Amino acid sequence: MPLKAELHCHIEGAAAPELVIRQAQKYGKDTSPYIQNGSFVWHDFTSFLAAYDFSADLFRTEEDYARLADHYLTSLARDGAIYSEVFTSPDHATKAGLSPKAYTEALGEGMLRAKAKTGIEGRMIVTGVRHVGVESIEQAARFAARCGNPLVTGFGVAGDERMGEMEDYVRAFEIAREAGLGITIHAGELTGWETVQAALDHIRPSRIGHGVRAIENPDLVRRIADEGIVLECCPGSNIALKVFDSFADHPFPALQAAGCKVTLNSDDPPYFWTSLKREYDIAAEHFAMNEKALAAVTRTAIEAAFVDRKTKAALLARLNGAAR
Ligand SMILES: Nc1ncnc2[nH]cnc12
Ligand SMILES: [Zn+2]
Repeated sequence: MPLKAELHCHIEGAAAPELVIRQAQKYGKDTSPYIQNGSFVWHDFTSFLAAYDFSADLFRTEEDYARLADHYLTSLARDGAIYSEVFTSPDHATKAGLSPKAYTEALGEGMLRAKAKTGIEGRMIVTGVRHVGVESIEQAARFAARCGNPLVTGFGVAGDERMGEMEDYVRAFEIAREAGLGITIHAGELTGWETVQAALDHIRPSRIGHGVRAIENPDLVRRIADEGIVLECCPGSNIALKVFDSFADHPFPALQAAGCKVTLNSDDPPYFWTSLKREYDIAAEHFAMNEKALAAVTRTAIEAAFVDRKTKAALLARLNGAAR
C-alpha cells in the first residue's frame, strides 16, 4: 500500500453518515432529508452545502469535535496516510455554539489522540467561507493569526466560488501571510480558469484548492507549472459534483504532464463516496499511475505541506524509507 498524505479535506465534511446519525440522536434531530440508506443525499452544489451545513451543526461540544478529528485521522492512518491537513471552519463552530478557540483546541486534541495511536501527523488550515461573507473571512484570518495553536499552520477560503471576487479577500490573506501562515484558496472548481488566474494575481497562494479548471487555458497551465503552484486535486469530488463527466475526462494527467505539481485529496469524503485511499485507487486505475508515481504524489504533498521543516524532513525520511 503506498504511503499517503492529504492536504485538502474539510473536517466537517469528513463526518461519516453513521457518525452524523449518532450526533442527530444526541441532539434530537431528524436526518432523513439529508441521509437516506446510510448515504448523504444531495443533487447539486447548493444541496450538497445544505446537507453539509445540517451535519456540521450537529457537532457542538469540544468532545464532539475531538472525536470527529480523532475518528477521521485514525481512519486515514489505517489507509496508509502519514500526514493530514484539514480545513477547519470557525463559522460552523460559532453557529453550533462553540467559540473558535474551543473548537480549534478540541480538533487539535483529537488530532493528537490519533497521532498517539497511529503516528499520523496532523495540521489545521483555518478557512473562511465565501457564502458567509467577506467580514467573516477577515474574522477567520484574524483568529488564525492570533490563536497560537501550534497545529494551525495555514489559512484558506472555501465555500461557494460563485459568490464574491478574489479582490475581496486580499486583506484576509495579508493578515494570514503576515502571521506566517501557509496560504491556499479554492478556485477553478465550480467556476472556470478565470478564478484560478485571479487567485494567482490577487492572493498569491502557494497552493490552490482544486484549480483543475485551469486546464481551460494553456497559458495559465504553463504559469502554474512555472511558478510551482501546487494543485490540491480531488478527482472523486469533481466527478460527484459533475465538474467533469467522467474520470477519463479529468485533467489530472494532463496537468501533471504539463509540469504542474498535483496532489490527491478527498475533499468531503463521505459526501462524494470517496476516501483518500479511493483517490489513490482512482489515480492507479484511471490515470495509469503505478506505485512509484503515487509515491511521487505523496512526496509532492509533503513538500507542499504547511508544516515546520523538521517535521517535513521526518515525513520525507519515512517516505524514502518505505520506497526502499
Ligand atoms: N468542495 C468544496 N468546494 C468549496 N467549498 C467547500 N466546502 C466544503 N466542501 C467544499
Ligand atoms: Zn474543498
